[in-house]
Amino acid sequence: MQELDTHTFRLAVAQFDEAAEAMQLDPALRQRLKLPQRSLVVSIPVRMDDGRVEVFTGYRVQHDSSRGPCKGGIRYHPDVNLGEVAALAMWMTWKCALAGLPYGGAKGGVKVAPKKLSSGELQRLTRRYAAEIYPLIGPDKDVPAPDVGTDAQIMAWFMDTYSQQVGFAVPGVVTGKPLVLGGSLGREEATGRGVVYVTLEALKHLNIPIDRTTVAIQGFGNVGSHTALIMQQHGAKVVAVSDVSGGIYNPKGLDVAELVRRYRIAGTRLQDAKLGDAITNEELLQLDCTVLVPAALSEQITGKNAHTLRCRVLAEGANGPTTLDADRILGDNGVFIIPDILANSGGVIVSYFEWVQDLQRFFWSATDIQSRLQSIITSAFQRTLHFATERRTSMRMAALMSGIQEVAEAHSQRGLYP
Ligand SMILES: NC(=O)C1=CN([C@@H]2O[C@H](COP(=O)(O)OP(=O)(O)OC[C@H]3O[C@@H](n4cnc5c(N)ncnc54)[C@H](O)[C@@H]3O)[C@@H](O)[C@H]2O)C=CC1
Ligand SMILES: O=C(O)CCC(=O)C(=O)O
Repeated sequence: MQELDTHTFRLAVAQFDEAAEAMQLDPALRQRLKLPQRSLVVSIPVRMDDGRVEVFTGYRVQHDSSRGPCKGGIRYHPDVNLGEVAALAMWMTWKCALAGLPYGGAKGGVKVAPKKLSSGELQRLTRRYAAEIYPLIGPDKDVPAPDVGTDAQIMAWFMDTYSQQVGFAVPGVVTGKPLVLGGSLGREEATGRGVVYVTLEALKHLNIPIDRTTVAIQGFGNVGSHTALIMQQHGAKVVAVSDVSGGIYNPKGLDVAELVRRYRIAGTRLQDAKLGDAITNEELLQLDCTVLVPAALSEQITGKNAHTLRCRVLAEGANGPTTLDADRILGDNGVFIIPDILANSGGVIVSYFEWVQDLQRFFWSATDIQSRLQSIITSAFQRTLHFATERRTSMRMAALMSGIQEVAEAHSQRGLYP
């Protein structure tokens, strides 16, 4: 399929191929899992505030549903395309399987710059997108959630549109909703919290004390800002953060809570917050630090810049931030990689908790959620580390092979190719 042939999709397939080859995966299953199970492309006409109608393109891709309903976020970004959404959907399949969640993988997206739209335009766009992908979604079929450029408000509009179609409130159709609509305590910060839990495990494994740990974070949205806050709460020193327009650096440690107040709440630019010196995103990646957390877009660490990284641990908050040639360079340089499908799985793990709570109409405490998240993600980390050590492979290949093995087993038990 030519439309799928983008660099992000090629990265996801190349990772899959390397893992499938090492596992000697059944050739028919290998062919099947290289492509999505279903892809829907939709046109989204939106009445803009100036009276014009603009037509946006949206996608929902389901990569594999052998283990349960599909699950995965919705991205609003001007570079969204079918190949990227398909790659993200494939990574969701392995991520859910690795964490042992009863889900398949999916992802959605709309090619749009959300910050350029008014709140009314964003609501109309979201409602029309939800209506167009309605045939694919539902609590037993496919359950979206937030990703880049989307948030709890967008999930609320999405849930409302779906509920209007069926005639009653269906909280379980999306996760990452506001609490009042059946959202879960702890979902907002779950991905960042999960990044911190697996990083703590990696530091323990490497014998690095948390109070001697410095952290640099690329991306200061949902994942990046919560990772920064929770890292600091655990005693690490966060020395640099960035967003699309650049970053700030303070070797003594940033006051993250104050930064969040000025940046996320008051809307001050990072560089204008006066809490550190301005640096570029490229400089941030090259900082001498214990832990580097890419928490923005994919393919930020490539064959071109991997040799300049000076971190000891790379904790991938973003999906697909590292290319395969970069992986090899980082491996040779002794960087311990916590791969995306493990490092950022805290989001979908707490989304799973939200869905379960919605289906049961019974809600859990924040303490329950944190301890269950920590238990699931820590055990996934330890299993991956054990697999990597035993099979003498990288953490990325260990995570992929474990996830793919679960999916292969589901296909085999279901007898999908009689
Ligand atoms: N939100 C979630 O629960 C989950 C998100 N992820 C992944 O984490 C990453 C970030 O997602 P969110 O924080 O939700 O998105 P977000 O939209 O809240 O934040 C994205 C951040 O990245 C920054 N950014 C964008 N382009 C950049 C660039 N070229 N260089 C540096 N910074 C850049 C933006 O300015 C913003 O600070 C994505 O890769 C996403 O797929 C993964 C698992 C769950
Ligand atoms: O919370 C979810 O269901 C999915 C989050 C997501 O899109 C991701 O893990 O990349």
